[in-house]
Amino acid sequence: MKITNARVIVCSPGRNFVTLKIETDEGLTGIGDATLNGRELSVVSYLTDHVIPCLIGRDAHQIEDIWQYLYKGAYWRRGPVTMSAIAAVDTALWDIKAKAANLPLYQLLGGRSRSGVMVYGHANGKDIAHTVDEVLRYKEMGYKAIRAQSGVPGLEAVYGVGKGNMFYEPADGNLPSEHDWSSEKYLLHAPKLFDAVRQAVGPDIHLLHDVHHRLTPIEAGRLGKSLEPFHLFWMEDATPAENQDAFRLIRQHTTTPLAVGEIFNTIWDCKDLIQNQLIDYIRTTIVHAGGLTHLRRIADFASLYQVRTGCHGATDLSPVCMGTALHFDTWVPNFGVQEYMRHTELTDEVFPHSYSFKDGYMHCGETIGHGVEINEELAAKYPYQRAYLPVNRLQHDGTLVNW
Ligand SMILES: O=C(O)C(=O)C[C@H](O)[C@H](O)CO
Ligand SMILES: [Mg+2]
Repeated sequence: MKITNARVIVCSPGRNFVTLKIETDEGLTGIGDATLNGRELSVVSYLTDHVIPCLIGRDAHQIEDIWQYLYKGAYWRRGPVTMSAIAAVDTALWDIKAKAANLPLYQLLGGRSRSGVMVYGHANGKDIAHTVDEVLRYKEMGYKAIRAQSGVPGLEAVYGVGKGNMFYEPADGNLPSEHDWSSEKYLLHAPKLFDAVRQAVGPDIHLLHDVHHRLTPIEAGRLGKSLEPFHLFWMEDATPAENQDAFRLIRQHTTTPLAVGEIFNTIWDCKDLIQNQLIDYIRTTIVHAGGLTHLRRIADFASLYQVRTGCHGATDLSPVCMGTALHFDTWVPNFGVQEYMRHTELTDEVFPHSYSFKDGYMHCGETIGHGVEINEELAAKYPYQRAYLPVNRLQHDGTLVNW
């Protein structure tokens, strides 16, 4: 089955999405997500100018060889732009292979390992009381795992605090907006938040929290220790992970489980973290970590060390990524949890899909392929709009720090 054509579709039904569509001489088509939030057009160019010309005429069934060709053949390896482009090709080819086999994608991976995929939702509040209300609302909706984030007294804008109720969307502005930060204020506030949330929600709900790369290792150790009484499912991105060894210091101070990896692109970014058992959950997902082919490799490696998966699932990952991740989650033996931020109704209309949510679990559906399509006519009505993620500055002197 030969690849005859491939093209990139960019649309912005409320936020930007980049989608690759691959066509074959047998009439089968597949799509893959290539969205890199705030840097979307770089992946569009990488695909259009450099990858697509190499795809035409290749056998669509040779997924592994095409992956190696794009990874090793470029000479310049790794990085979010390269790996998102490879992921889009890989996802579209798995979609095509599953369609050719007339099977839902998870069947090609080895079949079902669980009846449903436990997901965590986002409870965001402007203060503790508001966050507690939101956590209870998510519990009411059936969620078994809930991430709690709240505004911090004395800070103007904090990661995770939504503008609307269901849809947190940090990317905005024609230029990056600026947030302010104080680790001292945050470290005093976070234990109070989880004390209130745990008391309100009871012992059975899994609670999660995202630190969003903001603390030093020793501060992260302090936070993890102070959250131990509230037995979190995980503390995410407690410190930036370029220096993988930094997590050793956190581990020495706390038994709060650690999750990291949404900004990782390859197994090399998490190899030391995994083999030294410095983390408990690996958050890489389809679009930013080289597609299903590479994610599977990371998950298999992680399984040797009892590290479980917890795929990134923010709204900047398109429904194509979410649908494919749910097939992966349905199969992967060392599954932990899947993040699930709902897309808007308009996004769901542009990307009709077979996955669904019920009682805290997601189901990838039995549609052949990965089960997500794109309505190109509707997508064309929402052209690209430049948007940026915010930047973050220390409140007391304006020093630029991690957002
Ligand atoms: O969902 C999460 O855990 C995030 O940290 C979301 C990120 O801020 C978002 O994907 C950035 O594009
Ligand atoms: Mg995160």
